[in-house]
Amino acid sequence: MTADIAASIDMLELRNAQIHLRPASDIFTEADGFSALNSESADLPVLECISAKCRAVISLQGAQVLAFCPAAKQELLWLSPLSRFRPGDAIRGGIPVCLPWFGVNRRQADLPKHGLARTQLWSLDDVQQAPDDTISLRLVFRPNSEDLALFPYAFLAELTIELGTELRLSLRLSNEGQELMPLSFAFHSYFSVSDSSVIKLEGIDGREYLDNCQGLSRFVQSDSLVFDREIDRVYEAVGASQTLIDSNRNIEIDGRGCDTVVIWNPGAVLAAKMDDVGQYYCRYICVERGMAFGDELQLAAGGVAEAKMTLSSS
Ligand SMILES: O=P(O)(O)OC[C@H]1O[C@H](O)[C@H](O)[C@@H](O)[C@@H]1O
Repeated sequence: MTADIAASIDMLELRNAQIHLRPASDIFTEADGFSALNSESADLPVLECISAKCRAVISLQGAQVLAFCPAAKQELLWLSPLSRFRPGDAIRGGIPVCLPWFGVNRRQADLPKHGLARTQLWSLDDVQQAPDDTISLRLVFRPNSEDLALFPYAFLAELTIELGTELRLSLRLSNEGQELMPLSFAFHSYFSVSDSSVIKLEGIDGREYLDNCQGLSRFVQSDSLVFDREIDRVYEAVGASQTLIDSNRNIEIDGRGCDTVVIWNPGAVLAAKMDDVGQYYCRYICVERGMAFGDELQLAAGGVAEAKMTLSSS
């Protein structure tokens, strides 16, 4: 299929599957517990994909997966009931894709947090269906002239989202300019949990981390992590996989080319000051995978960085 499919389809019929282009507020309604904020504000276009393997919702703003539920299983991702679906506002939940930098820009702190791509529209330029009925959507983003005024590096971001019984994100970032390009990024996943205070996380024990609640000082993860207050930690050069252990299921987060692990939950005190989190802070844990801090890349002219993350539950 060819470029900008989203602009030309309301509905795409595939084998045992359908993809609908819909306004976010048609899907995340007050009846489903989403706040009235949605209907007051301008809306965002989302793709709802329903197949025999899963249901997923993807926002074209930010190429952000907002929901992913494998057939006969529970939803993996958390989307805040207080989310705003206003063009240009970050959506709280799902999997924001942070690039071409993660968090606060380390060279220029007044640049937008988490990069340029999460609050802008991406183009859907390909839809494929594999023989096993897994659906792949490819979305692309290139900085516009305003972006280039902030970050003067021409690049192309291509995100392939594979929707099967697992969710796989493959990100390819190409430096299309002539200069060495500083690059950090992350898949900033928000996982739906029964209660953050009962969650265990495997795969980071014994690791060194930077504590973002203590000026990025270095510590070693000696005990199990307990989510009983604000947690904001960066583990560099970890890679491999982590497992979120909830009372009734495990979520497996596997990644390649995304070696940094960031763990974040605001806790009650900070959440109370965040108008799109509030009392719901205990319903999610962020386990983010990317290349940031000590894993930041310097991409040569014409160079390419690739990262894959696969999420599954059992
Ligand atoms: O509020 P946001 O810009 O979406 O950022 C949400 C969070 O993202 C990451 O996890 C950072 O480590 C946190 O410091 C930050 O608070």
